[in-house]
Amino acid sequence: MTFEDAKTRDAADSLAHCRERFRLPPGKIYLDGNSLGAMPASVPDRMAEVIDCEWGDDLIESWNKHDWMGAPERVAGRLAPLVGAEPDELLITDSTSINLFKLLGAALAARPKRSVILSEEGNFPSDLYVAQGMESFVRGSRLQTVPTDAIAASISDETAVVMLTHIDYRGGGRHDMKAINAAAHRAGALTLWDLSHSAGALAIDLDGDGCDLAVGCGYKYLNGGPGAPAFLFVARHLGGELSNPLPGWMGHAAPFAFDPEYRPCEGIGRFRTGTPSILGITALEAGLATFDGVFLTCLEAKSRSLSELFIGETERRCGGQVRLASPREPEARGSHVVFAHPHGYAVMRALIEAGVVGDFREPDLMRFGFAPLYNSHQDVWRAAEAIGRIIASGEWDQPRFHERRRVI
Ligand SMILES: Cc1ncc(COP(=O)(O)O)c(C=O)c1O
Ligand SMILES: Nc1c(O)cccc1C(=O)C[C@H](N)C(=O)O
Repeated sequence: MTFEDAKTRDAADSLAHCRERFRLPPGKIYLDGNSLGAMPASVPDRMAEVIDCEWGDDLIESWNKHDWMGAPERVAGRLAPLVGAEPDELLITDSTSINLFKLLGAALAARPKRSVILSEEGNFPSDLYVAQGMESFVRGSRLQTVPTDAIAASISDETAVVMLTHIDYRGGGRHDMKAINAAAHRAGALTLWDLSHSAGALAIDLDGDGCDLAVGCGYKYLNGGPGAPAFLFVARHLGGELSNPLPGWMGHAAPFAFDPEYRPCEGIGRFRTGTPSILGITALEAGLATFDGVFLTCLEAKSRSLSELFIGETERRCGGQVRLASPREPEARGSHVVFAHPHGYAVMRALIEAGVVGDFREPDLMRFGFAPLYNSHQDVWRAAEAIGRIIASGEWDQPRFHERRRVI
């Protein structure tokens, strides 16, 4: 494909107009939305308004006057169409890790005769850490990890909950949520999905696929900013069956009654614990607004078009010098693509210095995330050209590119 072909594709892109909703630094091709999404252009002014007017002028009254109190549910309503859920099944709160703890605890309590949290060996390590930590909170519970292809067969009458990440954080492999949900339900188990690498980039249908529970990051493809609040999902069909293992006053039926006895509020709000991060939720609300008018089918089609172009152009230029470490079939993949190179860290550092921003994951994986709202086919074409040039020239092999940094 020529660069002109890439321009033609951009001209026909139904999401091309969304790019202007973001501040994209000139000279950078930002392909790291699966770590930190780009900044929505509206964020500086919106944050200044909340800081200056709501905090600065209206102070404590803003909890009522600007409905800070209702922000976790209100902003969840903006997320609902992006993940195929009803607003009252979602809450913006805490972090992905904390929400994972809450929902794992709730799932174990809802299946008291079962003790196993079933997950896969290559799951995001922090998710496994949280599940391992659960073992000391829920007596007798245990984490069982199995190879990816053994998950369905490993679900048993001991399984309380199947905990999986929808899109693998390294290779980008995609689980069939509907099939795994069905297999879990046949065995009487619940499912808990981590959507951190799919929400905001793919067509997700939590209710349509029969999901029970889910969590996800606000700062990746949802463009909520560094450390943005996360979300949790509890399906309506679970009704009042589940309770929050980390109860706090903000999930109380009457938070300001300061009643010594805990009484959970009705609905999803019972999964609140402490005070919501209003500045964080403000930025996330601006991030979710960047999806206004966007159909999920168009989002996923754009993701697939960018990823396929990237794979084709990179392999055309690099040949056997890199190895595709993501599934080749687009339907088996999320919105990031990974290529392995023996010196992948140094190559990625050279790419970043050249303005192509991806990231690196051990042992040799160069990871490139495609954000359908703001990446273009021209971005992808240029990125592949830079990869080919840097690998062919050997310019990556300089001491500074081998030096490890804290965040890679
Ligand atoms: C799949 C997955 N789950 C969980 C997390 C952890 O999220 P947090 O550190 O925001 O709790 C991450 C990291 O971003 C992730 O990629
Ligand atoms: N989540 C991250 C963060 O908070 C700071 C820096 C980087 C990241 C990440 O990209 C981690 C991410 N979960 C991953 O897939 O590696």
